[in-house]
Amino acid sequence: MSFVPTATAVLNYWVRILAALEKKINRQSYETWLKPTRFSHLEGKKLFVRIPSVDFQHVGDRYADLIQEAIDNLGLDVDSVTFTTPEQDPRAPKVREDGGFAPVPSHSQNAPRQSRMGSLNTGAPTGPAPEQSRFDWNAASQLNPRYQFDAFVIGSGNQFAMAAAQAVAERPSKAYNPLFLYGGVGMGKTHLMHAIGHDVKRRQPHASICYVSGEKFTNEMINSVRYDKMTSFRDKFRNVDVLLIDDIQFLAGKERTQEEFFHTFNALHESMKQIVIASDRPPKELADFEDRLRSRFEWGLIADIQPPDLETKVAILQKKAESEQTSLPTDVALFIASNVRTNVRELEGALVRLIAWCSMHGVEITLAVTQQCLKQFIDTQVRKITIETIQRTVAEQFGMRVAELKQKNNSRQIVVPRQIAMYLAKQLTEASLPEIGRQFGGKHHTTVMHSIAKIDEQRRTDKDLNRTINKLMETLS
Ligand SMILES: Nc1ncnc2c1ncn2[C@@H]1O[C@H](COP(=O)(O)OP(=O)(O)OP(=O)(O)O)[C@@H](O)[C@H]1O
Repeated sequence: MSFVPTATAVLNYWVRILAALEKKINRQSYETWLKPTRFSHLEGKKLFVRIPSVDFQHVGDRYADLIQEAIDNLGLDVDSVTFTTPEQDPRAPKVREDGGFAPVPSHSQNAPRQSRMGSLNTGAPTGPAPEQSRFDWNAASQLNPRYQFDAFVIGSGNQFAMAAAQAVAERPSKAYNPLFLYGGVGMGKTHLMHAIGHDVKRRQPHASICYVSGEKFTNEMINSVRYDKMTSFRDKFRNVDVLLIDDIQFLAGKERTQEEFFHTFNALHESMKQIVIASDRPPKELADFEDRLRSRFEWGLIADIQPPDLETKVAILQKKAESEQTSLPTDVALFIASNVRTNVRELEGALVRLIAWCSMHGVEITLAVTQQCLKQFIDTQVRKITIETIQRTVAEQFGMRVAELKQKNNSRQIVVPRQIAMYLAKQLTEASLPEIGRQFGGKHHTTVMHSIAKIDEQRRTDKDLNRTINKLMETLS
């Protein structure tokens, strides 16, 4: 008797392929191009995948080899993958208005596009070539349709950044220029930038929006120098209405790129075009950056994003579940939110895993199921954190050796990192005060207690210290 996969198993074909792709391609590309895709249906061995709009049709070609590799590795009985918009695919569920997929643009092409997957595909792709190449900067298609303002959950850590982003979207170049957003990994900087782009585009459909990462900007520049295309490179970046540049820290130490960006910045600023910059740290901490650039970053408004508190994490989970049309019991949301520390991306990862797992096993989402399904995920987080890891991470952050944290040296440069490391050991491990003392060169437990209390108090008033600790916690978790 031949094996007939169930609907759930089939649905998970694409989920499993995506999981494999996520490990292979950079996060930004994954989030932008692959995460918004969904399983549509299977016709024999033909897998149909739903994409939000025609702008995503190049996905099949761009990642053909990796998709093929994943299918082979997973042993799936699939010989082609076709990407379809809801409009092209009458079998796909309807577009929702509350997120999920963006409405299909009116210039939509009619035929679905088949991935050029290795030798498995016989004919040519069934759809026309995509209109946009991946180097088409001046296109709203660079924006992830899911990253909208109304999908962003506001909490105390991000309300300022959100308000600033909305003000900029309402009055580009007039509210704050540039807007400089900074915060730790997965805190929503990219989400807010894309939301600005969508909002400006909605208000001014003819506005040209350019979203680019610091890395892409650099690579484009290098290629343009190499192929003598600097004029078109400059035209591209200096003639937009809104420039959204992500991960600017990538330009650190790259003099030529910084110089080019300096001129781009000036050209845009002088012609009253909006610039939004995102970074993992504030301008003054951007090491290996020219002063003239750093100071320009401070011309407009600087807004930081702090990690979400428990309530915000629960709200984010519930909003995400809603957009997946899944109902998430509160005790489950609380369990996930309290076990995944700060990074919203990981929070989402846990939820996606839970939903996929429940659908695969055909069970309802309950607390017991969640504990079972996420056990390994959460254990790995906990297991990773030891006092040695904390010492290594703190020493690295402060540019010192681990041995120095354990020495009997009471100079300020050593005492503060040591107190921070002790504080983190208390927060992130199960170790007792005497145990922590032992691992820091035999300190008395009252010294440990005093250090922890001190940092606990200082971090409430000292914003920089608080940020350093959050950053360390993110790195560790
Ligand atoms: N407040 C929020 N509400 C809803 N979703 C959020 C929120 N904050 C972050 N997210 C989601 O978390 C994920 C990671 O966010 P994003 O990519 O914007 O982070 P980032 O700050 O740019 O991270 P990185 O520094 O790694 O580039 C995205 O899917 C985003 O939609």
